Amino acid sequence: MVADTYVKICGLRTPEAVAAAVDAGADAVGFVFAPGGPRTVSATLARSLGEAVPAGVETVGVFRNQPIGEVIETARAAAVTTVQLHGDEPLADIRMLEGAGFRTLRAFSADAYSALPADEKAGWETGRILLDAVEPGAGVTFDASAIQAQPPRGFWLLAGGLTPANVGTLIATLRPNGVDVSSGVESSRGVKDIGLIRDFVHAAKM
Ligand SMILES: O=C(O)c1ccccc1N[C@@H]1O[C@H](COP(=O)(O)O)[C@@H](O)[C@H]1O
Repeated sequence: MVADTYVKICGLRTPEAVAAAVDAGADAVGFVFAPGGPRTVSATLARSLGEAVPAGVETVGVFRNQPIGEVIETARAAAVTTVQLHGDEPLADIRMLEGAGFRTLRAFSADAYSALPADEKAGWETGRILLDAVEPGAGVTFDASAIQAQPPRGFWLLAGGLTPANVGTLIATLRPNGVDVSSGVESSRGVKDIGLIRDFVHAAKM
């Protein structure tokens, strides 16, 4: 296993789930602001959930193809430390977010990332990236052979169909800096399971 794996638990909607993630040792908790999903929360709810999160743990707002002005306004209202862009957003949006004082994560489908020209990859790899399945938050794994052959050069997170049962093996095989999970710590879509959250963080940090 890889020591000090960064762990983000995403799609949190209750104080109990946030406390479980923090108590288990997660490095980040995620709140989904991309509209229309089972995990979508308001900035007001995220702000109140985030008040119980200690300073060393990142609070991440997740957005997908929303106008950058709206992203910044929502992230400020929610008082998150970090913005995750999970759509087709340009590098300029990452730069704007950095200028506004946020840490960032930019998500790609693993296939799309592997197909990027080297100079584009180099631009994204100056920041933190996240490699996921094509449909985010669906609990689906993907063929990671291209990533295994040519992993990103900077800090990167693995997501997509991770569970307490498979995360240890995937960390050992692909050696990401961290992992991000939503579906794999739920009892049903959008409903977090406290025991699975604990099991996932422990398995990822073993
Ligand atoms: O979880 C969502 O509903 C979501 C919606 C829009 C963009 C991203 C979303 N979640 C991200 O998906 C992965 C987790 O995937 P999985 O459910 O574990 O397979 C993670 O990066 C979330 O931030």
